[in-house]
Amino acid sequence: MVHKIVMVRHGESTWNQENRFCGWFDADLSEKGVQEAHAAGKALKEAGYKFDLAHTSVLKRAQNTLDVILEEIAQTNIPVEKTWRLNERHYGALTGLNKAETAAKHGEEQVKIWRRSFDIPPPPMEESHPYYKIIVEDPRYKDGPSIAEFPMFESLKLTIERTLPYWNDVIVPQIKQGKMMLVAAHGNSLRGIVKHLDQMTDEAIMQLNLPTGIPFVYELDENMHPLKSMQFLGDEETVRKAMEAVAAQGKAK
Ligand SMILES: O=C(OP(=O)(O)O)[C@H](O)COP(=O)(O)O
Repeated sequence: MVHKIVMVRHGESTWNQENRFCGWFDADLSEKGVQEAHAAGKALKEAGYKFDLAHTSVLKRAQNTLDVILEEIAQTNIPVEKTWRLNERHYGALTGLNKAETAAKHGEEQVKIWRRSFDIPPPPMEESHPYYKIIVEDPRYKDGPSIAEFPMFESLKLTIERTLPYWNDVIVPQIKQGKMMLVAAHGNSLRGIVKHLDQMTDEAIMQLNLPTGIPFVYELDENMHPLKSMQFLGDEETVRKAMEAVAAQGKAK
């Protein structure tokens, strides 16, 4: 039996627009991001997708993208499960900084390592960081992560370690029950899932930049091995340019 799952990185956020490292900061969608979410919904509608349920993070840029998509496809009444395990990777001390300014200060190579290396994390978010309290004391985290597992920084490796239990224990059993689902999440939490599904090497995943607001489909066999990987619902040229633009965010101006 062939299973299908659709994933989407949220539409552009205000902090994507300002080219700032966002991580666990709860940025809104920009106007362009809302438009991207509408376009994603229209593409899914045109392709005839019907979902049984959806998963998203506890961050509003992912949730609002999902809401707009579900409105576009007139499926607002499906169950939506929200979890911090699908949150963006925690960008530590980099949270809030402009990527181009950070590249000018520390070098583009260092910024690429912070953004895309598999296991080198950004510097930790100290208690004195302007967004520390806003994130740590946010009531949305009262049921988890616990203080002990609350991240102060995450590499992609650490992100995968907290995302995969949700993938394996919640999403995979639902896929195997034949549920059709949509996952609306983030650039790096989704890169983690993609790395896992496609068994990409630590080097190969460095080159993958996910565009905002363009849904992609996986077809999986009963062992969750991809029969078709990452089929974007968008034309190739648009997707390629959007991926290149994400990669270029780390260049010094
Ligand atoms: O919060 C972020 O990701 P998101 O916009 O997918 O939630 C990051 O700032 C993305 O940055 P990156 O592409 O430099 O890893």
